[in-house]
Amino acid sequence: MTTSAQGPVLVTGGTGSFGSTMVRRLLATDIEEIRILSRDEAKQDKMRRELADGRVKFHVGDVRDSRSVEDAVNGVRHIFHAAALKQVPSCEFFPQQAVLTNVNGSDNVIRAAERAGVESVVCLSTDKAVYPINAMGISKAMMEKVAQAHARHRGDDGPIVSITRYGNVMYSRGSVIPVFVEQLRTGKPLTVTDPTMTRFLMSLDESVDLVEYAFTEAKPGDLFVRKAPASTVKDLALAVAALFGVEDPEIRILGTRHGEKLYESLLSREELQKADDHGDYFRVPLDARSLEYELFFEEGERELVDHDYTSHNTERLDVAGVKELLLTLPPIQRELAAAGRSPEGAA
Ligand SMILES: O=c1ccn([C@@H]2O[C@H](COP(=O)(O)OP(=O)(O)O[C@H]3O[C@H](CO)[C@@H](O)[C@H](O)[C@H]3O)[C@@H](O)[C@H]2O)c(=O)[nH]1
Repeated sequence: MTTSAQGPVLVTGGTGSFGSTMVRRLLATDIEEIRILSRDEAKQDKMRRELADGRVKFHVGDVRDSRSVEDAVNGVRHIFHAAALKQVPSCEFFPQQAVLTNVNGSDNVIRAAERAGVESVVCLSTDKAVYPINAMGISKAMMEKVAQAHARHRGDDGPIVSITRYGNVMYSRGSVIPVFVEQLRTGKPLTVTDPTMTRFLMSLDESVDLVEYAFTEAKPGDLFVRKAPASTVKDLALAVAALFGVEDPEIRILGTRHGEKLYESLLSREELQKADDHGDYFRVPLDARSLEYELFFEEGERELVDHDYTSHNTERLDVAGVKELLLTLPPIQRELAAAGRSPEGAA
């Protein structure tokens, strides 16, 4: 991470799963100050005690409230904007709340960054923003549009505003893997929505890597995704069960929940068409044209792309592959140790 030499950094939503991992990584450098803007004073207090590091300054506030954003932004050089409403079902029931936090809140953060002369803002988005069908994804898609519009208007004069999109973070709070682990621990059947549903699988560290990559590589308005493998939910359930020594688990089929898709897309085919392949990452440059389309034409031709980049067509892991991946995750290693299973035995 090269942030260290470059002055104070703000992480919005800094007490969440991503935010706190990012903060810990930044603290491992010689960074001078990290500010956290978040709503939950109890989470801040817990984190303050855990970190016990005077370089971290906590701001209680809300991205919806532009004054609290301005106070937190004043004097920082870089922003990682992770604050969001991200639960699919709750946003389905309260979509207006998703608009206030994910769309208006992001606009507040970027505007404050522009006014305060901040150098870069990395905005975190999700695969659910691609061809969105649920309120969470729609609000994140709008956040992306707001970020790109700011980048287009300000060009090289404003902060470098960029976007990262990632898929499911394995073992994140409230996600399916901890649910399966708890069901196995208590001897309950595993609840599977649709056995054929697929999801990209990414670790928390890989999501932080992606954001760091955007931070170091972005030009205004760029969008980055990290390539990732995927599995079906059924194989994920079987892999978690096998790790805990259950070879033929009882599975209860729940059916698709509110706003869920059969598969997720990290890039639409239109984005894939103009994406640059950076090895582990794709970069999609901003469409910086104005509305005077006749002023623009492309020289040379790119190969026509006829597919999206989805959890159905990316590298597919089978049960053995998912098990191997899960074994690399520290929370799974801890769960196995607590259950008295060695990683070798579980594999
Ligand atoms: O009891 C359950 C719960 C979930 N699932 C399935 O497991 C997969 C993953 O579900 P979950 O871990 O709840 O993640 P998603 O609903 O895909 O959404 C998560 O991943 C997004 C990124 O794609 C984040 O933005 C969201 O906050 C986060 O909830 C999905 O196919 C679900 O249908 C089950 O089979 N059984």
